[in-house]
Amino acid sequence: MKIFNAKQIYEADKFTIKKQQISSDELMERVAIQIFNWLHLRLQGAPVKIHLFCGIGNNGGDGVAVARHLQEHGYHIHVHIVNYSDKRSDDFLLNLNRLKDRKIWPNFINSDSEFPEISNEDIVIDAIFGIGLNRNPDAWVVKLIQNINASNAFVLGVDIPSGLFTDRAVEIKEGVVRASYVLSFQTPKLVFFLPETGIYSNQWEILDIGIDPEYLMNTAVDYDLIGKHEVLPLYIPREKFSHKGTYGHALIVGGSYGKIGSVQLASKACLLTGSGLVTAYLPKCGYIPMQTALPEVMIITDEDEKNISTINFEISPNVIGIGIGLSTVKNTQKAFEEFLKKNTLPLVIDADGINILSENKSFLKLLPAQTILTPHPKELERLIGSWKDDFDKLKKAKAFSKKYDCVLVLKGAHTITLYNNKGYINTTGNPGMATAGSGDVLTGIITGLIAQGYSTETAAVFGVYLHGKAGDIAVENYGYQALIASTISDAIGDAFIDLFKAPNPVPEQEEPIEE
Ligand SMILES: NC(=O)C1=CN([C@@H]2O[C@H](COP(=O)(O)OP(=O)(O)OC[C@H]3O[C@@H](n4cnc5c(N)ncnc54)[C@H](OP(=O)(O)O)[C@@H]3O)[C@@H](O)[C@H]2O)[C@@H](O)CC1
Ligand SMILES: [K+]
Repeated sequence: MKIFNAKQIYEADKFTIKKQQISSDELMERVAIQIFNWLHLRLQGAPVKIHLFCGIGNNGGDGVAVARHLQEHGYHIHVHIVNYSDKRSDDFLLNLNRLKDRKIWPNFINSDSEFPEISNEDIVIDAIFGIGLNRNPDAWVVKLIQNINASNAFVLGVDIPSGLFTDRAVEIKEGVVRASYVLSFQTPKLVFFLPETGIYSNQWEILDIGIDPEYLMNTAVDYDLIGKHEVLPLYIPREKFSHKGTYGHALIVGGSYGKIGSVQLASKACLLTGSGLVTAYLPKCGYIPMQTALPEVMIITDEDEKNISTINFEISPNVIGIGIGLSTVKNTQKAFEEFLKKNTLPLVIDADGINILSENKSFLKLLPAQTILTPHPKELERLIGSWKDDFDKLKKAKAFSKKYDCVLVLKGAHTITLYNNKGYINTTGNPGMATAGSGDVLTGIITGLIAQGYSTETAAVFGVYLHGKAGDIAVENYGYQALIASTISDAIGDAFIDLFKAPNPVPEQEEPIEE
C-alpha cells in the first residue's frame, strides 16, 4: 500500500472532486458517514457520553459532521469547538450551520476558557488538527490536549492524532493527542510507523473514502507499506523438475568463542527459507556444536580456535551472509578486509560485520553493489552517525544507501528497508521478537532468499516480511515473553504457507448509513 505525503493527499482530494464531479462537502460527508458507521457498529446506541473536540479546518469539519450523525441516532454528544484561529474552512462552517439548524449548540473553547471535564468512561473524538497542522499549537491548545490525554478516556483520532505533523517530527511532545484508535483516510501516514511518532496511535485503520484509483495508481511515493498483498507477487514458486542445486548455495560466515549459536540460528533459518545448500564458516571451536545441532549444514573451519582469522574457501556459494557473532578482534577485522577485497558475491552483512565497517569506513567502498546491511538502531548510529529525529534518520540513511549503493534494513518495530531513495515499511512482527538471536534468523532468511535467485532488494523486503510473520505465528503459541529466536525460525515454514491462505471473511456490518 502506498503512503502518501500531505501534499499528495491534498492533490488526491482535488483530483477526486474534479474527476468524480462531487463537491468537497460530499467528500467530507463520505468521511463522516464512514466514521459514524465505525462507531455505531461498536456502540450500538450505548448511552455513553461522547466528547467531540473539533478544530476550525476540515479536520474539525469532519468532527462536526460526525456529531450530526451521532445526534440523529440518539447518541449523547458534547461538541467542543477548539477556536484556535479565525480562518474557518468553508466545509467546517457548512457543517457547523447544519448543527445549529438542528439546535445543537457547541461549546466554544478559547484561550481563556475552562476545559470540559472528561471522565475515563467517556469517549473522545479528536478532530482538532488533521494533516493541515503546519506549526506548533498554541500553549492553551497544548494544555487542552494534555487534558484530553490525562482523562484516560477512549480517544478516537480522526485522520491523524492532533498535534502530529504528517511529514516531519514533533517538537512539543506533550501537545500531541494520544489516540487509542485512529481512523485515517485512504492512506496511512508515515508518522504511524516511526518510533518517535508511532506511539501516539495505539491502533489505526484505513477508511476507504473513494479517493480516485487513477490518482492512487499513478502517483509515485517515497514509502510503501508492505503486507501480504505486496509480497505475494514476489514469491518464486518451486518447480517440479528441480534439485537442490536449483535453489542455490549459501555460505554463512560468523561466530567466535561463545557465539557459535548465532551461526546455528542463521544457518538453520537459511535452510528453512529454502536455500538448496548451506555451508557455515566458523572458528574451529564451532565444529562440534554446529555439526551436532544441524546435520544438514556443511562446515568449513578457520585455522584459529576461537575467532575467524582468514576467510578462505574452495566451494562456490552464490551468496554470503556474514557478521553474526563474528566479534571485532583485530585478526578478524583484517580477515574481513582481505575477504572484501577479493569478494564479488552478493553479501548480507549483520552485527559485528556492520560494526567492523563502522570502525573502518574505508572498507565500505569494497562492498559489492546492492550489499544488504541489517543494522539495529545502535549499529545504524555507529554506521551513519547520530540523528536529530526519525525524519533526519531516514534522510541520512537514504543518503548513505545511495552513496555506497547498499540496501539498508533498519530494524525496529516497523523495519524499514531503504534502497534507491525508496522505503519499504514492514507490517509484520511483534514485541516478542525483541529477543537474542532474532536478527541472526533474519540474516539467514534474507541470505536464503538470495541463494534461491531473489534479487537483493526483493530478498530484503520479502525476508523482513517473512521473519515478522514467522514471529507473529509463533507468538500465538508462546506469548511475547517466551518467544525466542529458535521458535521464530521454526515458524518460517508456516509463514510461507500463510502467504497462500485465504483472508478471514469480513463480518457483516449492521445498519450502516448509505451515502
Ligand atoms: N484529503 C482528504 O482525503 C480529505 C481530508 N479531509 C479532512 O481534512 C483535513 C485537513 O484539513 P485542513 O487542510 O483544513 O487542515 P486542518 O488539519 O483541519 O487544520 C486547519 C487549519 O489550521 C491552521 N493551522 C495549522 N497549524 C496550526 C496551529 N498550530 N495553530 C493554529 N492553526 C493552525 C492551518 O491554516 P493556516 O492558519 O495555516 O492558514 C490549517 O489549514 C484532513 O486531515 C481530513 O481530516 C476530509 O474532510 C475530506 C477528505
Ligand atoms: K485529528
